[in-house]
Amino acid sequence: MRAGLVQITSGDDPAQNLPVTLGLIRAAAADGADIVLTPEVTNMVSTSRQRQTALLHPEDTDPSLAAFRAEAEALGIWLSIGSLALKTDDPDGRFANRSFLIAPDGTVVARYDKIHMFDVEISDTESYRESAGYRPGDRAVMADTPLGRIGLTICYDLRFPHLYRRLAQAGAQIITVPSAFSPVTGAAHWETLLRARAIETGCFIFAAAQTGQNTEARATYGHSLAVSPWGEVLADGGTGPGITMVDFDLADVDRSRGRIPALGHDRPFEGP
Ligand SMILES: O=C(O)CNC(=O)[C@H](CS)NC(=O)CCC(=O)C(=O)O
Repeated sequence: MRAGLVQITSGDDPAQNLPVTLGLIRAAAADGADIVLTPEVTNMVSTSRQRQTALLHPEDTDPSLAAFRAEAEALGIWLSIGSLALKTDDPDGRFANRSFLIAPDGTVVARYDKIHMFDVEISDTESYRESAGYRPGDRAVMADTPLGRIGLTICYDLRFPHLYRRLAQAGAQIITVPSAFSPVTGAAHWETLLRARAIETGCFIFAAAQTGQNTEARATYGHSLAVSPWGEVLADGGTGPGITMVDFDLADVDRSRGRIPALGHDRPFEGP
């Protein structure tokens, strides 16, 4: 099985981001990908609520989602659209940060709203308040596909290991972590956290990432990563835009869990 990770620098104009993303999806398909994965907020990276309100759509009329569904069907591949920013019926006007798994016939087989919101102050000059603009989800999602059972997560979710354990114990063999990581925390934590989640769960981890200077106010870390269930980095997308291909064998999931069966060794305990 072959996966293609799409690494892009989405800006604040969805109409410009779409053709760039489609071009890389086609390149990965031409290179034999069975599944192509894109980063968090593939359609639009923006820090302006006003601009998002002007340019974003609800799921049922979103032109990016329609184009990705048509492209999956035209190419006959699986598509993991890491996430799209979408309008919702939220009374406070917050958007959804929603991941989609699209089958080769163009149908959406799974959708997941990011649960954990990135509300942090990294330094005096760098802070994020994702929950002001986005409405968090409240359910974990896994999909059974011919490529394996795929658990869906997004970016900051990566720091909540119980979500990953739950997905793995529910049968996930692959977990997606589409991201738009900050450059500072990316350098400090990205690879370590992804490898830890892979080792803890015995799952393949596929993490397509935003990279570079997305807008004047926002930059991202890049380094799209594919990690084996044993914790090896199989592929690293570096810092430029492009595709990173990785071949994987689902049998490695059982091989890894056979060597370290920790996933089945949970025990109840008390305190603190
Ligand atoms: O803002 C948007 O449009 C979409 N959301 C994001 O890009 C989010 C919130 S700012 N980014 C992250 O979760 C990065 C997490 C991270 O960097 C870490 O955990 O260290």
